[in-house]
Amino acid sequence: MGVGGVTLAARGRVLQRTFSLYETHSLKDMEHYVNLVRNIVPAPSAKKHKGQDGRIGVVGGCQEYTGAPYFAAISALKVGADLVHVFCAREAAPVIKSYSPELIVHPILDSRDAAQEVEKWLPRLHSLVVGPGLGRDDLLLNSVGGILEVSKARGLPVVIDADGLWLVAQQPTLIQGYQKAVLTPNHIEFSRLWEAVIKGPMDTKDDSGCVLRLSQALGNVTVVRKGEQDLMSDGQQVLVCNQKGSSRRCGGQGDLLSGSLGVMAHWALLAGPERTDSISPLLVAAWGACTLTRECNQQAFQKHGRSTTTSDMITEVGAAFSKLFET
Ligand SMILES: NC(=O)C1=CN([C@@H]2O[C@H](COP(=O)(O)OP(=O)(O)OC[C@H]3O[C@@H](n4cnc5c(N)ncnc54)[C@H](O)[C@@H]3O)[C@@H](O)[C@H]2O)[C@@H](O)CC1
Ligand SMILES: Nc1ncnc2c1ncn2[C@@H]1O[C@H](COP(=O)(O)OP(=O)(O)OP(=O)(O)O)[C@@H](O)[C@H]1O
Ligand SMILES: [Mg+2]
Repeated sequence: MGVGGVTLAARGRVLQRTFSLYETHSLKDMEHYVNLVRNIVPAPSAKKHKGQDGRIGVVGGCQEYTGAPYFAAISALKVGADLVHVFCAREAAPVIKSYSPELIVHPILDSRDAAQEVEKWLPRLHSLVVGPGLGRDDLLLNSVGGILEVSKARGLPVVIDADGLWLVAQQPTLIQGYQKAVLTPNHIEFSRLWEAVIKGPMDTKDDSGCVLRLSQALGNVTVVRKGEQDLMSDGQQVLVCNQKGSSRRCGGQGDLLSGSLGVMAHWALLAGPERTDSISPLLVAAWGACTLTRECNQQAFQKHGRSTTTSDMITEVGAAFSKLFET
């Protein structure tokens, strides 16, 4: 059983508490977090107009990777966003469009003025998911650096995943201190960020403490460390998600998570801290997206076993969301 050191900031004092990770995930905690997620989900209403429940942008998609931005974008829609835009490289656009008529696809990421092109759309967007299937071409990464700068200037929430994390590991200053950013590293991506930011050895016996420390070093940027259990921190608290998933680890599950988080981050910030008890809204959103992704994985695995793919998981989003979060 792993043991994690977790710091809680309370009334200006910082308290150090050490406990078993599994203890943090008692049924009572879980019920509490589920209720907090329910609190941020917008209520259905006949009075709403298109776009009100979320207009999300996904920045990613290049010659090699067209699946990842599609998975992220369609997941955001299926969780409940009204409109999703994908900003991708020219060659990726017809492919992504052909997967889905519901996505709005802009083939602009490899143009010279990509950051300005995306900036034109930012006033219409509620959050950005940056990185799924972006690739590591310098021209694209440079443009994405510019997109992050203009997004920060507008105070837009940004979920950064995959090759967006590669960029952040090269230039941590891009998101340093930006508290509307959420990073969603897998095992390797977390190590890369750790090397870039902490530059020292990682305590492999204290996964929870490492997430907390990385978040603090980045200036309280929310970090979601994916793995056998997902650990997430805003530099003050660490939440654990060990919702049952399955043993199936097909590629693309992280894209479902980042796309879902894109819309839930918007909902959480809109709801505000008074709806999420003493927990930061972005942590509640992160816990919700992790729980949903793992529930989709479990449901899909029950039907498809070892042939489960991310597309099968996406088919489960509606049922999984209702089971977990609909009142
Ligand atoms: N269908 C698609 O288009 C997909 C594209 N993808 C994209 O592929 C690009 C590269 O993503 P990668 O995730 O491969 O990143 P990296 O190229 O940094 O590779 C990470 C490597 O770490 C390995 N890894 C992951 N978890 C591990 C663990 N717990 N222990 C040991 N090794 C572990 C993975 O097998 C992977 O090869 C990104 O743009 C990503 O979005 C992926 O999202 C998967 C689906
Ligand atoms: N060992 C595991 N057991 C259960 N769930 C896991 C395990 N590893 C990862 N997951 C879940 O799978 C989801 C994606 O995490 P993963 O580490 O596969 O991301 P990724 O490598 O970025 O995926 P992608 O292939 O989309 O890039 C997360 O919700 C995480 O909770
Ligand atoms: Mg990934």
